[in-house]
Amino acid sequence: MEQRWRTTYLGKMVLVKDDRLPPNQWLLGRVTRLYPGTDGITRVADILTVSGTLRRAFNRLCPLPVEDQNCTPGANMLTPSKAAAAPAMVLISSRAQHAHHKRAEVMRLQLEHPQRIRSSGGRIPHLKYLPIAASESLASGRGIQVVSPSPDHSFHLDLEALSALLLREDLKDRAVVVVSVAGAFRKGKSFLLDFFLRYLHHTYILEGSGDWLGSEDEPLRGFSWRGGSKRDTTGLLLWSQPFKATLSNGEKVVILLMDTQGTFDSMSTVHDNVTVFALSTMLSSVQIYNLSQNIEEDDLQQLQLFTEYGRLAARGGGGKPFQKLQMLVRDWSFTSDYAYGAEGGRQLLEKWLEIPEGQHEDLQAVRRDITSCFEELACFLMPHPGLIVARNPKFDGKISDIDPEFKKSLRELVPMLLAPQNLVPKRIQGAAVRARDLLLYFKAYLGVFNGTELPQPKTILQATAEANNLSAVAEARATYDAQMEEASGGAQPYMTPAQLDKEHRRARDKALEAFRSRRKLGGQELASSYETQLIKELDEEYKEFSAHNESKKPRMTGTPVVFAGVALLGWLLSSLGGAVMWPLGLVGTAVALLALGVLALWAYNRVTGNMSNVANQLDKITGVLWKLGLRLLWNSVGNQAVAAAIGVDHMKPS
Ligand SMILES: Nc1nc2c(ncn2[C@@H]2O[C@H](COP(=O)(O)OP(=O)(O)OP(=O)(O)O)[C@@H](O)[C@H]2O)c(=O)[nH]1
Repeated sequence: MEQRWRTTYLGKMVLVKDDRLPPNQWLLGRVTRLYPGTDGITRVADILTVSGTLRRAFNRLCPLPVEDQNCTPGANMLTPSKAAAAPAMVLISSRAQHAHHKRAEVMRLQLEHPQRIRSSGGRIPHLKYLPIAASESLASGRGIQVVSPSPDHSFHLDLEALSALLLREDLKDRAVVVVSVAGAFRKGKSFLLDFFLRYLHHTYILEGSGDWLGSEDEPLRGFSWRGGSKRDTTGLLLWSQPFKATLSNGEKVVILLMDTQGTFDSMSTVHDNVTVFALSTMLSSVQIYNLSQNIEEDDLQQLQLFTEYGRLAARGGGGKPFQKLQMLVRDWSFTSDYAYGAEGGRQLLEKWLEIPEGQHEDLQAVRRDITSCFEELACFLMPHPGLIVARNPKFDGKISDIDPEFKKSLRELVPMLLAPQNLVPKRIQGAAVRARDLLLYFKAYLGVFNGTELPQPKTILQATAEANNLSAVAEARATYDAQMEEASGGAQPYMTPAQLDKEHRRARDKALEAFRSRRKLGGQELASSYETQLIKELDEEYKEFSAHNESKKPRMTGTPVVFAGVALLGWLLSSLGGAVMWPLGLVGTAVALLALGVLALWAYNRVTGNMSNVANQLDKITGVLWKLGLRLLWNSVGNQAVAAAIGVDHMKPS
C-alpha cells in the first residue's frame, strides 16, 4: 500500500472526501507528503489545497483520473466537444507553478468566447478538462431552502443542508457576511438578489474586472423569481455557493446570500411574518429591508421587536447588536423631493428619523431605538425597472429589457453593499460570527420562534446568549485539539503517559483561557455552567488522545539486538583479528562502527518519529537476518545434535 501511494500518488491531484458535502464540493488538492507509521504502513498524507494544507487518512482521499498531472499538451486538453458538455470544470494551468491551478467555467467561456474554442482548432492551451461537476459555475448553484414553513405554521430547519454548507472545511472558520433581503411579497426581492449573485460571481470567483452586469441578452438566473400575483419564495434560502473574500484588515470572510419569504401574503399569519422577518434580521449582518414606493410608519413599527431586543442586549455591554440596516425603496417616483440613489435615500431617511417637537411618545421611541440598535442605517432609492420587467410575463431578466435608469442604480447599489471594501461581517458581542457559529444561531433562533406564541425579546436574548456560549466552547475545543494534535497527533511519536498528561494540562489551560477571554452574552452564571461542560468535553477528548497515543507504542523488534550483536562481533574481530592480520582489524572496526551508526539511526526514529522509512527498512532487514541466523544455528548445531543422536556422520539441510 505504502509503495503504491509512494510511487503512484505522491505529487498527484486528489479530492478530499467530506461526508457532510456532496462530492462536487469536495476540496481539490495535491498530495505533498506521506506519513509512514512505525509499523511501516503509510495511512496519512498532506494535501495542499486552496484552504491550506490538510492532513488526511488515505481512505478520505479520492485520486483524480487526471492522467497528465504536469500539463503536458495533449492529455486532458479541452476540446469543443468537452466544452459542449458544459457546465464542467477546467483547470487553468500556470506554467510557473503547477501546484496552483485556477478554476474557470467552460460554460462562460463557451458563451462569451466561442471563437476562442473554434480558432484554437479544438485545443485551448493551458486549459485542462477536469471531469468533476462545476461547483463554481453560477448556473450550477441553487437556493437551498434551509428553513421551510410547515402546514401547521411552524418552521423546519434543514440541519443537514445547512451543515453541509456552513461546516465545509474551507469555510467553517471564516467570519460570515450574511446579506439578507426581507420585506413584503412580490416586490422584486429575488430578482434583486440575482444581480447580487452576478456581481459576487464576477468579483470573487472569476476575479473579473470591468462590467459585472453582463451582456445585454443574458437571462437573469439564480434565486427563483417570477411575475404574477402569487407568492414565490417560502421560508429562508441560502445560495449554495459561498463567495470567499479577504477584508482589508486581512480577515477572511465568506459571503452568504439569503432570500426570504415575502411578508403579508394571503397564506401567512402574523406569527409567520414576524418569524421570517426576525430570522432575517437576527441572522444577517446586512438586512436589506425591501420597501415599495416609500417609507411608511408601519415599516418602522415592524422593527420594534428588535429595538427592545437591542436595548436588552446593550445592557450586556456588547454595543449595538445589529450591524447594518439597508432600507431599499423600490419604484421611487418622487425624484423632485429626493433623487435616486444613496444620497437621496440618506436625505429621506434622515427626514423620517427626525423627532419633531410634539411628536407622539411612541413614534419618538421607535425612532430613537432603531438608531440605537443598528451600527449603520442607510436608505437607497431605486427607480422603476420599466414596464417590461413589471408586467411582461415573457420577461426573462434580459438586461436589454430593463430601464437604463434602473441599471444605473444597480451599478451604484450593488458594489456599495458587496465590494470587498464595503463588506460588513456579522458580529455578536463584538466577536466575529464564523460559519460554524452561524449554524448554532440558526438552531437557537428556530428553537425560540417555533412556539405557539411569539417569543419575548428576553427569550430571544437568552437563546442568543446560549448559542454565544456554545460557540465559545467550540472555539476553546478547537484550541485544545490544535495543541494536542501538534503535540501527539498524526505523525508525532509515542509519548509516555506522564508526558501526554503534561501536554493535556497545557492544552486545557490554553483552551480555558480562550473560553474565558471571549466576551459572552448571558452573564457569569451562564458562562460558568458552559465552562464546566467544556472541561468535561476536554477530559473526554483526552481519553481519545491517550488511546491514540497507546496505539503508537513501539513494538519490540529484534533490530537493536541484531545490530548490537553485529557491533560486538565487529569489535571482537577488530581486537582479536587485528592481532593476527591488520586488515582484519580494520574490517572489524568498520563493521562495529557501521552497526553502531545504524543502531543510533534506529534509536533516533524511535525517539523522534522521524525517518520512519529508514527505521522500518532496518526492522525488515533485521527480521531477515534474524531468520537467517536461526537457520545457520540450526544447520550447524541442531543438525549435528540430531546426527549424533541417530548415529550418522552428516546431515544435509532440507
Ligand atoms: N415594479 C417592480 N417590479 C419588479 C422590480 N423588480 C422586479 N420586479 C418584478 O416583480 C416580480 C416579482 O419578482 P420577485 O423577485 O419574484 O419578487 P419577490 O419579492 O421575491 O416575491 P416573493 O418571492 O413572492 O416574495 C417579477 O415580475 C419581477 O420582474 C421592481 O423594482 N419594481
